[in-house]
Amino acid sequence: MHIAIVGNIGAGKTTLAHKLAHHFRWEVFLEDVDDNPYLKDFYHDMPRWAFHLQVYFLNGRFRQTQQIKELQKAGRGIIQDRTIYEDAHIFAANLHESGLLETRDFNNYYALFESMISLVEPPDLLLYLRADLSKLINQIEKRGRDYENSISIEYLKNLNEHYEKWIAGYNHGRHLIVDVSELDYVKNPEHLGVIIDKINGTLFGLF
Ligand SMILES: Nc1ncnc2c1ncn2[C@@H]1O[C@H](COP(=O)(O)OP(=O)(O)O)[C@@H](O)[C@H]1O
Ligand SMILES: Nc1ncnc2c1ncn2[C@H]1C[C@H](O)[C@@H](COP(=O)(O)O)O1
Repeated sequence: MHIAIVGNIGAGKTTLAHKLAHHFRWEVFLEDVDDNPYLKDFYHDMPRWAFHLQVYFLNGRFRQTQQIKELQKAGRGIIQDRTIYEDAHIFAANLHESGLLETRDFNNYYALFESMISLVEPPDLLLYLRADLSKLINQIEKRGRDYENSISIEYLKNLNEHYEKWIAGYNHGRHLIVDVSELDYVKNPEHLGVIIDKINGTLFGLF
């Protein structure tokens, strides 16, 4: 079983991934953020580093999908924090549309993505954490990564719009949308229970 958690920056993916992995006793696959050699520079100068960052994320995410495939073959359960789909359909697409990633670079990147995607198996369940802008801003501040101070409301808003468009057309399998704007599964175990019930209902026909 493979559940992938998707959602905007600060939506609560990593926090939920840990909680679900603990609950189901499954393996958790996180993003490479702290060791990412481009992320800090990208936030200082997006046009300069957008292409480098996208190729870095794409490669990391692709390698992760191959590791997940192997673990699944071995019968292990997996919770994945963010997917390769989001890199291309949300982040790269948004950078291109915002004029921060040149068309020739986007086309080059997208051709690479298309070559890879045929080897990627979609998750058994894709869980989209929808969050309003105030929730995202609040949680990005709470997390306190200094280089994320420069993230603008406009950037988050554009990403949210891309997420909504993308999830409406998602056709790779089962998916669930959970609005986490009013949920606090850090402090409130009942809120976590609501999400777990929805997952059990969708995956195992329980509840
Ligand atoms: N539903 C929630 N309610 C309250 N705080 C949350 C919630 N989800 C995450 N947080 C907090 O918000 C911050 C960002 O969460 P994180 O899981 O890192 O988001 P993401 O991985 O989506 O970027 C963390 O400090 C986390 O403890
Ligand atoms: N593909 C990406 N392009 C640009 N930025 C990205 C991409 N994937 C992740 N990020 C950024 C957003 C955050 O600053 C960090 C970690 O993501 P998070 O949603 O906080 O887990 O990386």
